[in-house]
Amino acid sequence: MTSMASLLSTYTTFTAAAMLLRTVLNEARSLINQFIPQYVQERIWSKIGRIFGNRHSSSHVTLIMDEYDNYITNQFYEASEIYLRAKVSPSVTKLKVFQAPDDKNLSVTIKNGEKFTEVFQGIQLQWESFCIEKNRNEYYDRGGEIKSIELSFPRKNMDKILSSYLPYVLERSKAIRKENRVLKLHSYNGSWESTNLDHPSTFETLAMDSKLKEDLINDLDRFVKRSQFYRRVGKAWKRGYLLYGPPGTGKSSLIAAMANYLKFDIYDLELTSLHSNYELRRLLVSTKNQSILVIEDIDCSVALQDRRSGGCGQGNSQLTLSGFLNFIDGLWSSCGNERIIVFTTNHKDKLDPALLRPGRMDVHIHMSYCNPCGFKTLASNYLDVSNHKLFPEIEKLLMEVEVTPAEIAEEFMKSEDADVALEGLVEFLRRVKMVRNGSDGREGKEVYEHGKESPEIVESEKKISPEIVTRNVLNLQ
Ligand SMILES: Nc1ncnc2c1ncn2[C@@H]1O[C@H](COP(=O)(O)OP(=O)(O)OP(=O)(O)O)[C@@H](O)[C@H]1O
Ligand SMILES: [Mg+2]
Repeated sequence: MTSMASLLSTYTTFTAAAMLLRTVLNEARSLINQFIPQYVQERIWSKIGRIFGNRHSSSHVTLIMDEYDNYITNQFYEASEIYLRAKVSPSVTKLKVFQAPDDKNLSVTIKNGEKFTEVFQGIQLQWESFCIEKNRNEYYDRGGEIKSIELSFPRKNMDKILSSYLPYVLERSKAIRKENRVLKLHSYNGSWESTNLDHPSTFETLAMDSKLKEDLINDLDRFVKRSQFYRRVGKAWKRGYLLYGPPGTGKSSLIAAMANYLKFDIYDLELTSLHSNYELRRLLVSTKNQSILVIEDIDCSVALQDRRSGGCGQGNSQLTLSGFLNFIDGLWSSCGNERIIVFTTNHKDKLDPALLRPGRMDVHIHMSYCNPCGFKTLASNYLDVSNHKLFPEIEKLLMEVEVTPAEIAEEFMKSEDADVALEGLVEFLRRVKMVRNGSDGREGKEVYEHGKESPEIVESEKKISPEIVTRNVLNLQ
């Protein structure tokens, strides 16, 4: 009969042998990884797996995701890496922590050689990351590291992994990437120049009619979800917004809020800096998906309008309104996805009808003077008050005079003390009301600055912009 001691010693010998074998296998693996192409490796491992019954056995399948394949980035490697970054399981003992200079968030991911297990719909899965140091002039001449990630699971679950799990990993990684994305502001100056978009405006901080805000958010949500819809109906996946209203009502702030909400980059384009349709085509084609193309003060793109009406006669190379509009409707929009284009103007009535015709801009948003609802948003943001004894009076005054959110914000900046700031605002509103009531004889005229240097008075059925009126009053003093 076998004694306990001999059983133990047999077991110990067996364990030591198994450990030795594992070490040899690991060494062999690292050598193989260095010198043998991936597809050959797979065959070797499947053979070894069959012999030793490890996770490479025929009952399991391992999917190998290399970072590059012939210098082409493997998007699934990237997706898996991002997915794993968000995963920390009890089975992991070492984690890698990283924070890029621009990044707000820490990234924590499994370290090279670590395994991560998870269960998906009852299927046990194992992820493992590898990184092999390479010297230049070896098999690959890239030098540096070769990274890959492997995913192993029971062979019988192959269909489910391919049809459900991998798409799930892709979806998750897309969402994570979006959450952590550092937004860029690209400005055109012969070529696109980028800086980080660090604009604090969000839909929460934006003073805007609450129903309009809600409708706009729903519109954006619907837009980003509808890739299949756009494909089905044969429409380019893009959406155009025209924001119009007096200066200081939050048009630019709204664009920043949209970008922050969607996590889209902004491309800020000054049309007057362009010289030809060709240049326009080139710069538009070089913009990325999931972005907002912004053209501010479209009515001030005088050059564009002059050229259109004046017919400068330099053929297709000249930048024309029709060239521009063709781009919006045509080539550019069909080769990109998830594009938003925003025009802003202070004077909707001055826009070329071609820009306004139905179907050109999908949504027209009027950014208007501050109403009581917008005022409350600003009071809450700037002063952290949601109610105050002066609120009724201020709300009443706001129904009588037109002031921009920018002006109210400016008043609120004057004091951190809510009482003082709100009293200051009451004073300001009374002053504007007095001026509006005709003491300077300008009632019924709209006074706008068109361009910064040449103030211009435009007869219009609209009311006086109090911002300018106030400035005039101050100037007179
Ligand atoms: N609706 C708003 N909600 C919150 N803040 C606002 C709003 N409108 C204006 N502001 C404040 O006023 C400043 C100027 O506003 P903004 O640049 O967005 O106005 P605009 O409509 O783009 O003006 P312009 O027509 O001159 O370009 C903003 O930085 C912000 O502080
Ligand atoms: Mg603006």
